[in-house]
Amino acid sequence: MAENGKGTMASLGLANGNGLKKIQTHGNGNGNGNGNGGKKNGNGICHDDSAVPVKAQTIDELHSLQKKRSAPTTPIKGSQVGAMFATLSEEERQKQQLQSISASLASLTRETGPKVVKGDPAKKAHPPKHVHHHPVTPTISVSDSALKFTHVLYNLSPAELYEQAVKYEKGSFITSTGALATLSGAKTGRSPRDKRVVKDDTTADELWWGKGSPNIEMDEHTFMTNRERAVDYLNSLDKVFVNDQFLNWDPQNRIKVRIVSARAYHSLFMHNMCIRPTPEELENFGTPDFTIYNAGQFPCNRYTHYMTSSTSIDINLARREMVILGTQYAGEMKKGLFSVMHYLMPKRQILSLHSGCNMGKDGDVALFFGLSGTGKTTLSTDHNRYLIGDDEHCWSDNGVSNIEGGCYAKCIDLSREKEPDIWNAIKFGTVLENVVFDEHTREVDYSDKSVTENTRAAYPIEYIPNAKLPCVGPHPKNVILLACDAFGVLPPVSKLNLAQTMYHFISGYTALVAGTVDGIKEPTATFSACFGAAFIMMHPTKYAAMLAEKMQKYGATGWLVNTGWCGGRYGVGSRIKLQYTRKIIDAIHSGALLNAEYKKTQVFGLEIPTEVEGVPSQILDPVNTWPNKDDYKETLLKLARLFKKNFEVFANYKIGKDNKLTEEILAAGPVF
Ligand SMILES: Nc1ncnc2c1ncn2[C@@H]1O[C@H](COP(=O)(O)OP(=O)(O)OP(=O)(O)O)[C@@H](O)[C@H]1O
Ligand SMILES: O=C([O-])CC(=O)C(=O)O
Ligand SMILES: [Ca+2]
Ligand SMILES: [Mn+2]
Repeated sequence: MAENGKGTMASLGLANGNGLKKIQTHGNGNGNGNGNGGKKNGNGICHDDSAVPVKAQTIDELHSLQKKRSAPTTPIKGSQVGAMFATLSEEERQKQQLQSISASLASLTRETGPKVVKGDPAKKAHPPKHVHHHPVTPTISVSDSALKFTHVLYNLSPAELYEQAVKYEKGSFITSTGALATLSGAKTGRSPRDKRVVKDDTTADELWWGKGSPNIEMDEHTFMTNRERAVDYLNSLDKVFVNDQFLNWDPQNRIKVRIVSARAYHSLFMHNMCIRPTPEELENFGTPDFTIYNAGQFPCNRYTHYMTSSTSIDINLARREMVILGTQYAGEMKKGLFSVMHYLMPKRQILSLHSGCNMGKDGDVALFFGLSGTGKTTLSTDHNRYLIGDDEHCWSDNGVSNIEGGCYAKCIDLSREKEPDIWNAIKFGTVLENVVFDEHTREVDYSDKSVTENTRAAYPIEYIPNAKLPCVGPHPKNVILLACDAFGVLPPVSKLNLAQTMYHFISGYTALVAGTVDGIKEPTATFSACFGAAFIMMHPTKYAAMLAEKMQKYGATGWLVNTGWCGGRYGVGSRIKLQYTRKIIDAIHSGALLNAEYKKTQVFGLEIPTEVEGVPSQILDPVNTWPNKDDYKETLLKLARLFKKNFEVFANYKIGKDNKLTEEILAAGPVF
């Protein structure tokens, strides 16, 4: 690739190393951009451009010369699918597409759906070419909403979405590196307490309900009430954005998703985060498998049954629909779809994982589990390895596949030096959420938390130079569990046996400290089963059993890596240097740690190496770094008690069919 790139540069006369174009002294006038704006002929004499007049009589004609028609509206030629659809005219295809979108947007209770028409309502010069009336004939009385048009902006390109955002959405700006800075509104993170799942005869049995479960029930009727509310809101707008895209790079298990939203920000976010269809795939998209209605800023009605706030994120698995009311935080769409995958995939014996994933030059794959902020994105984005994905994966009999087409990196305190690949991915096309920038230079200040600490960048995975495309890989060799332990008692790295891996996977521990200005706060432990309890749909032991089976079958090794505090607890020590964590991860990948010398820790019984290349040995056992050993022991026991207490609810469950493993897992926790 690189060779080709150079060849092309040379043939274009771009050969000088700094990428600047050489001034041509010969040739017949391919002289655009040669500095003086003029054009040289063979004699090197400059002529004025006006010698070749533009073929336009009016400004409008001139503008029309600027643009040519492109995919996805171009008819397919040559391909097999093309042959099948060859009888369909372009017009017919457009009509079918609109029919499908109109059906998505139809009210299910009123007399008729909206008239949908393609294109930007701002361009009113010509009457709409394709108008689609919803097929139901009005019977009783026609409401005003049925008389208006809803313009559909269908799978717009990033450039088109930038224009929409900058023109119509407050808080949208282009940053100095070309990213689109946006505001997500009042919500700058997900609202897990406002998530609802429809409980019907099927899901009542299949899903995990009750204490500890993320699934808070709602009934079908309430879902329909909220759906109607979202659809009515969307139809009341001049225009809506529609994205038709895919999830899961495994071609056999690809899911078609449609996202209907009110903001260009949402459309660009999903463009980046889901898998982008080729023009051919889009032509033949057909009916989506799952649809999101994102009404964003429009709230739910708090008088509606089951609603406890004006925000509601509702999933209906039977209808294959999700409704979002009262939050504009785009991560709800990403993680809502992830929840859906946590239902659909295990039904096909495929394990869905809240993990990052990368692959070495020799094809060795590593998974990185961990709760938010523990380092999945940071550590899977590794310049020496191929990135398969940073957050959501599937593990099937064929190996691993990324669910998404993009990455969602935390940006707080982002530095070019420590995370160069993420830094460089923040360019044209990337959505930057809730960052603060200089009003004149538009340079982003990544240390500024004025809007939120959860600042984020969403970019297509190919913005990372060594992304593995397609995003699939063989069976994992290493399973790395990340915990950010603000108590500072877990070792920076330990090797786990299978039972310990399962124990820590089911526990899903991390401890973070809420940002505070006034002094030191106690860290709070978070336990989130499967390192993502907010997104799983079935009981944690179901996923755990699948993970154990796969790790056993393919001989993967488990590791626990503490990316949190070192040298004492929060307020005394500091977060372990990213540089050291990277060295630890390198030693796991290379196999060096597998054969290192180990000793066992007290209480948690973790195997810790005595040496890791590039890491000061004394930090490998946290007891060394605490000046007061009693303090250390006390804190260690405190954490151990929290683990024990959290695990109580799982003590009565069997992991898969293996009684022996279940017992081993129960015994793999802290002993004190
Ligand atoms: N030793 C370390 N290891 C990993 N990350 C570190 C370390 N020290 C500091 N960090 C910072 O911690 C953050 C880790 O966030 P990251 O985006 O990787 O989380 P994540 O696990 O992907 O979470 P989410 O699921 O919310 O996307 C980054 O901002 C990174 O710079
Ligand atoms: O979903 C989000 O907002 C961010 C994320 O990746 C997580 O919390 O795991
Ligand atoms: Ca991440
Ligand atoms: Mn995540």
